[in-house]
Amino acid sequence: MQYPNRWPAPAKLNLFLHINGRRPDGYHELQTLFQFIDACDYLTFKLTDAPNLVLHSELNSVVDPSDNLILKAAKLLKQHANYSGGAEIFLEKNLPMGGGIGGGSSNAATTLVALNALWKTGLSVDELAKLGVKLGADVPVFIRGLAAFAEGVGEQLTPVDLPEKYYLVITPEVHVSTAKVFSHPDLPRNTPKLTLATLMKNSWQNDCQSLVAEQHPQVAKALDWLVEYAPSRMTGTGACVFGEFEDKQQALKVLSQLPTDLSGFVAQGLNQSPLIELIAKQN
Ligand SMILES: C[C@](O)(CO)[C@H](O)COP(=O)(O)OP(=O)(O)OC[C@H]1O[C@@H](n2ccc(N)nc2=O)[C@H](O)[C@@H]1O
Ligand SMILES: Nc1ncnc2c1ncn2[C@@H]1O[C@H](COP(=O)(O)OP(=O)(O)OP(=O)(O)O)[C@@H](O)[C@H]1O
Repeated sequence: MQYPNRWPAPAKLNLFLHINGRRPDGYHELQTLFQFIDACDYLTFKLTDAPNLVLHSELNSVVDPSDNLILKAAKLLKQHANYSGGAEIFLEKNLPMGGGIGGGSSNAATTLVALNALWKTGLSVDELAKLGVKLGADVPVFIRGLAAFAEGVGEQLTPVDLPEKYYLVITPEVHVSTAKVFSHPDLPRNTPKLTLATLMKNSWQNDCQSLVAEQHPQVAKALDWLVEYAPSRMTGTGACVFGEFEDKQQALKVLSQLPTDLSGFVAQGLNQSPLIELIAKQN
């Protein structure tokens, strides 16, 4: 089978994020709507007979390679499948980190999907998703590659077909810790669970947004500015915020008016991730 050289790891947006409660293990019950966007990191894999797993990335100076979700994912698959060889992995990092657009989780998912194909370890998508959730609550949706309504801690996924709108994503230069947001005493945790049909009709909100905007003035500033142009919210636990547009030109026009102390990009919503499209083409 002819696999590509570069494997995409797309970002996601949480179009809404409701927190319904806290479990005894500290994790939160939530309801959220995931859609991918066509902004991606890219990974390249070189297979080796030697068992070592090596990551080449500018990120190595910021994140210790042993903490990098890419190497954690590769190690997990290698151990699970009892694979004898190794890999050199090259990462092109384009996505902002700690922004709530899931770059790390997506990198982990792409590593699992790509190495499972290249190493011919033969795990099913269900098995890969089960491995992936050990690395993070957001990893399974990237492995399955379909826009989805998520429940539980984010791992119970129902695929959904959504309008593939354009988003202006603002990337405030702050790193928000997901663990800190979820452990904050003032985080609202009591949004009632609703059916998907009801949620689709209601207006969409992010239950982490007020807390994160209070703590990070740049997030508040980005939201205050963007909401004048389009329906806007935060994604995940922040710091990125996004405005929805029907029309790409309109989104680009607003981007061109962004105050100089803010930065961002325009991307299109995708119901199927570029990673899964690529796998489907091979089969
Ligand atoms: C907020 C979201 O981004 C929405 O997509 C995700 O639920 C977070 O997913 P993630 O980054 O893959 O999260 P993980 O790496 O599993 O967890 C990071 C931290 O967030 C908290 N966490 C995460 C998911 C969840 N349902 N409840 C939680 O309380 C936990 O304290 C955990 O220590
Ligand atoms: N390959 C990776 N890419 C980015 N971050 C990584 C990676 N591996 C480990 N990390 C760690 O994970 C942290 C969060 O990264 P990430 O970019 O996934 O945040 P996020 O977009 O807020 O994620 P989420 O929406 O899933 O909470 C980083 O600050 C970094 O320390």
